[in-house]
Amino acid sequence: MNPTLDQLRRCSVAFDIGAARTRVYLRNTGLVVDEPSVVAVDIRTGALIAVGARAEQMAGRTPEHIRVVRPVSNGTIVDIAMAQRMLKHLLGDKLRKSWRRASMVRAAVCMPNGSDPLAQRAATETLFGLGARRVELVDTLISAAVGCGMPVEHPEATMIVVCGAGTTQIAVLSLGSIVAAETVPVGGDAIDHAVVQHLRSQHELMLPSQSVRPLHHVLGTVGPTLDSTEVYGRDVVSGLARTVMVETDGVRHAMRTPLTAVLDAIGTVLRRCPPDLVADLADRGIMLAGGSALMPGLDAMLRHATGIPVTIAERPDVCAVQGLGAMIEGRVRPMALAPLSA
Ligand SMILES: Nc1ncnc2c1ncn2[C@@H]1O[C@H](COP(=O)(O)OP(=O)(O)OP(=O)(O)O)[C@@H](O)[C@H]1O
Repeated sequence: MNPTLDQLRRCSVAFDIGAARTRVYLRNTGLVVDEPSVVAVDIRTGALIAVGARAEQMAGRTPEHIRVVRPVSNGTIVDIAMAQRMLKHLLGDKLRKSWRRASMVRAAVCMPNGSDPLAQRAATETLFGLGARRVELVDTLISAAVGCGMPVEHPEATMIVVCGAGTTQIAVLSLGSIVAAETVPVGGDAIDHAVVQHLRSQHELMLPSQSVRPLHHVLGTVGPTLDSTEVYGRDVVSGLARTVMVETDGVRHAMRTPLTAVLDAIGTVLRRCPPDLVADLADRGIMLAGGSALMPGLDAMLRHATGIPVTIAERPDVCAVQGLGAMIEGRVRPMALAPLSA
């Protein structure tokens, strides 16, 4: 894990294979794939019916013989064969063209911080199956920090929180390395699940997945409110469509419950850092990345709970693969500490 910049410069393609989305960056081309990590399969024949956005649209709407599969869970490839088929389809002949030009086919891939050897092996095997001869594994926290344009090589602390679909990774970086990091199995999906469960138990309402996002904004409100909001769904008992008025305080409380694990992990990371670095963070703040950084109110909630300024990355959802792309293109200043020449 964590190869040198020289090793990365020999790679022609960068992957970020997440639980929610798969992103691929080709050297000298840019982002060529940004699609949901979803495959629809005909279980009678084993044939692929759809991949990416089309397969995601089918979820929850398929006849019995079609199964919608997610080959990645919590940042780990859990079905290597399916992940390979998905990537082959998403890439088409883009990879073949690029790899025909390269003498030795090398790929770089983001791995969640603290991923175990089995997860690393699964990522490597998946890319070997696509034709790679060598695979470099890079910590997502480093590539996301680079992709956000953070000055990670400076002797000052920078804190990044990457909130994805299944996990949130938190790190303080200085001099190009991770000083302290934590990963918690809570991301946007757990927050959405908490809202769905709240409406089910408190209002006997089943919420369609597209109705969760409009409720996210309540996360950022501070202090108790008497506001309520109209929510449309299906009655749990009768199965009929109905609309209910929901107190925003209850929804906010439900969303914040899984996020306490993220706040605890931020506290743990700060406690493990030397005081000088923590002092830097009071000025520089936290950089929020990952797709869930787009959740309105998450930044305000973190700012309020930690007392540290929070900035959302410019393209929070793609910054990890963009950072890895910058590394394979050699657009990154050396980060490792090299000995001074005498
Ligand atoms: N505009 C938005 N508003 C709210 N949530 C969003 C928005 N866009 C994306 N998300 C959430 O971001 C999450 C996906 O983030 P991201 O693409 O970083 O995941 P991933 O890298 O595939 O996941 P992981 O890092 O856990 O493997 C999903 O939970 C999704 O609901």
